[in-house]
Amino acid sequence: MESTEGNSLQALRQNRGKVDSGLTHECGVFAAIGNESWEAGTEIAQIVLIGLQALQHRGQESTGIVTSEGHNEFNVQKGMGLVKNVFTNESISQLTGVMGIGHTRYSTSAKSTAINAQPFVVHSMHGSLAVAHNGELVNASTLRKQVLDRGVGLSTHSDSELITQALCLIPPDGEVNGPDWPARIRHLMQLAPLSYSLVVLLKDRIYAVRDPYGNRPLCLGKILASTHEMVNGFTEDIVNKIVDAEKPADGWVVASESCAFMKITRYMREIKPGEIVELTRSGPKTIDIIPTPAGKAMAFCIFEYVYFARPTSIFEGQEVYNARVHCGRQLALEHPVEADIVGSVPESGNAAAHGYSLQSNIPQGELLAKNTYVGRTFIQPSNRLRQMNVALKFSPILTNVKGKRIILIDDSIVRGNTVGPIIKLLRKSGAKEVHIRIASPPLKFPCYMGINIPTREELIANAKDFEDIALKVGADSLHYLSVEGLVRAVQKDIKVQGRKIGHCTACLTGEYPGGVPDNLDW
Ligand SMILES: O=P(O)(O)OC[C@H]1O[C@H](OP(=O)(O)OP(=O)(O)O)[C@H](O)[C@@H]1O
Ligand SMILES: NC(=O)CC[C@H](N)C(=O)O
Ligand code: SF4
Ligand SMILES: [Mg+2]
Repeated sequence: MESTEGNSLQALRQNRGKVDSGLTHECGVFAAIGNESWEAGTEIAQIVLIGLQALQHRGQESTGIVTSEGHNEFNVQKGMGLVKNVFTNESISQLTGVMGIGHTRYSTSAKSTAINAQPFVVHSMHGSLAVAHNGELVNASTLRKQVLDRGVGLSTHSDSELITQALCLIPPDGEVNGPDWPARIRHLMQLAPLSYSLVVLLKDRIYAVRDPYGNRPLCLGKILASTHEMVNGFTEDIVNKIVDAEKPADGWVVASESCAFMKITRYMREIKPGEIVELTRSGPKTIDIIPTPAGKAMAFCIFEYVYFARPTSIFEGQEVYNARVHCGRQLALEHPVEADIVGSVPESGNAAAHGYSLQSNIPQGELLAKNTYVGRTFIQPSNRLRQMNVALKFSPILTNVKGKRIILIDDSIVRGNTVGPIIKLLRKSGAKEVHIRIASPPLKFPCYMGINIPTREELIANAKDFEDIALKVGADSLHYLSVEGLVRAVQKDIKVQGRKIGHCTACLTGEYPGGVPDNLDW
């Protein structure tokens, strides 16, 4: 049991994983279910495992998989660390089943410890229930009181455990013949409209649920029919044509991002904001679509496009890379400058640099080589060590840097710990001019919806001397994309039918789509 001292949001967030630079991600959820002829074994767990590896960028603190063989007892394996370190052949062999769910975690609401690793499993009156959650409940403290008032005990401070327990509550209209899971999910969505994408495992089905604002992403795919194997030996194109035909699937998958669907699984569609999808062994079925409270606008996280998601993922009918290129083009329109070369801070600045180059007709080239084996920049006690971290992470490519007027693109500046040392590095390597262009507006406000954006004080855009930041970091000029420009670039190629488009920009504007948390003490 965790300490219950200090229940304000700040107290609860104190023990979250801390890094020196960047935005730490959110979480990744994945689910897989075999069709009626699928035989119980470890193949479902293997599919979930591959999905989680593809979602590793969304959370690296802990991971877990839960499978069901159709009985009340689930098979559970969870642990601290990366997917490749937590799961072994031995642990996967314990995960037999015909359906399962999995999670990669970056903590937002409770400590990064094994007890808070997901999926959460509880045993209810009607059998076991497991939940994997990406997001953060804005009204967690009110919901917590409501659940505790109903006589339910909670063993952690995690809002994901809270969701799991809230799903065990009998809905207000009661139940006639056993548990009415869709009614329970609707009840949860009324109690807590923001923010979550969930996969919920029961003994014989899975529910995929996206909050009414559509704040966090979620999509549906299928496990390709085994025709795939029969056509081995043909070229990939022919295989694709055959499996794409409307053949019955061998099963279905759900994931935070479509980058998790590979080779044997294929993207079908996005799960709509507010949608509840029931996946049984005969296929997926939409049970309901819950509207936002008081007809409020949709609020899909715009930072999924800017930074979080893999460039190959598909949101709202467009590839993330495409939206990033538009951001770069828009940035070139808003802040042109004469230069010899456009380059990026790898890796998530790459697509925006491509867009800037296309729009400005200034050639694009690599300015920095990234050492892929250096992970995050962990908290360092001094500036000197922080700069060493950056030097370890990036090396200048002299051919493109020496004697050149450079435009350096990055997707975002958070604490400002990356950009300053990089400029120094480029100057030392002979750059004539360094112009920084940022493909998102200044980050000014914390996020309460599943992302670890630091406190206001830590965000460099809130520094007193922010106007002089270009001088401070040693750039010849530094400009950001406007909020309007970002929204325009992201929304340019969106293709969704039958619903309004809307994005959360709260960390840029301070306009929170569902209000601020009810236990905020500042
Ligand atoms: O202002 P700061 O606090 O220093 O953080 C900003 C940097 O952090 C992120 O990159 P990250 O290192 O996470 O890696 P990526 O671009 O390769 O995804 C972001 O893309 C910026 O480059
Ligand atoms: N980043 C997330 O989506 C976190 C999910 C959940 N709030 C947790 O802390 O486990
Ligand atoms: S506040 Fe920013 S990071 Fe958080 S959901 Fe909104 S856009 Fe995304
Ligand atoms: Mg970066």
